[in-house]
Amino acid sequence: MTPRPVLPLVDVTLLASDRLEDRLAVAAALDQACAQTGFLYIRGAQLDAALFRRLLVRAEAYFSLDQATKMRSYIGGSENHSGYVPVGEEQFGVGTSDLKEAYDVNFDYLPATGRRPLLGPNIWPDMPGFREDVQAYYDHVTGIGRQLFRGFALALGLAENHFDAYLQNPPSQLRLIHYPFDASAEDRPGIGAHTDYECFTLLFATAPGLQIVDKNGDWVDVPLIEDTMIMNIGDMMEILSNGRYVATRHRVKKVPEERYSFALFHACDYDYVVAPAVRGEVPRYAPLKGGEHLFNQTAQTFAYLKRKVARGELVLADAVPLDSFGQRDMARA
Ligand SMILES: O=C(O)CCC(=O)C(=O)O
Ligand SMILES: [Fe+2]
Repeated sequence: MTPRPVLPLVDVTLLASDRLEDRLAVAAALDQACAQTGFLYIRGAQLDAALFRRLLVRAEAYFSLDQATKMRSYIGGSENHSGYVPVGEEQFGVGTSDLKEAYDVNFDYLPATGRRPLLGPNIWPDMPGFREDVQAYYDHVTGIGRQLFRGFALALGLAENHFDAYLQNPPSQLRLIHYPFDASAEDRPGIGAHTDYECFTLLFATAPGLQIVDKNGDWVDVPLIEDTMIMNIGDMMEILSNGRYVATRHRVKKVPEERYSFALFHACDYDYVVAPAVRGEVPRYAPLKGGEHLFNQTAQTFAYLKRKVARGELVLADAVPLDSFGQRDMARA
């Protein structure tokens, strides 16, 4: 029997070490794993399991509300693309919508100046405790993200603080996703095949279901490992690394049991221009404006934004097709 493909596992505890050589060792492990698969598990003393548990309780309570109540926080009514995403709102591919609902939380940007399409105040449901626990999780995981950005800087041969200046108000998004189980539902994907748009994603899920495309173009299951998060490379890190790390295509099929997943997509500041950062290499990617890329790709998959584009209320600048990154000639499903 062929052994099940297992993704690399990197312990990131020592990213918080005072000793540079410890941090360099984690960076080297991160580099190897990202160059190899673009998908890996991370574990570390930084991960606070209590925050995961609290988030799950809040998500379960929220998604069990009736539809009309959930729709009071509809994402289409927000200023910064935050709020409730009903089943069918998001579509990857023509004519297919995902069998999932979500609550999207963005960077909660309150100042009146400096707003951008994804940078503004969050909307929150009227549910005591939800905002506090979700924000605590967001702060916790974006904090781990900051350490990882430093790890990536070392891995790419840059100054360790290279990304710090571009992480002032990044529109990093946390998605609470609920995949309902419905045995009688048609066999449609929980989430269609895609790459993530940002630098990297940290994901925590309650059940298996995630699949990735391997180097041969085959879909393989990503099993869950206790006390780890799943991490993957997104479009922007593919560019930054000049293709050394590739944004791996992934999907969730129709789920065999109810499933929750929490994905935190780590971006740099909206106006940060993402370009290959590795010194001494000929750039293989054109630069793009990070926030604009994020918004453009979002506007190609969310129904409320597609309607705005169709009505001419929204004009996208320099949008690239959704499948511009990741393995180019592999199976699409
Ligand atoms: O639910 C999952 O495991 C994956 C979610 C995902 O890929 C996404 O939200 O981009
Ligand atoms: Fe994804």
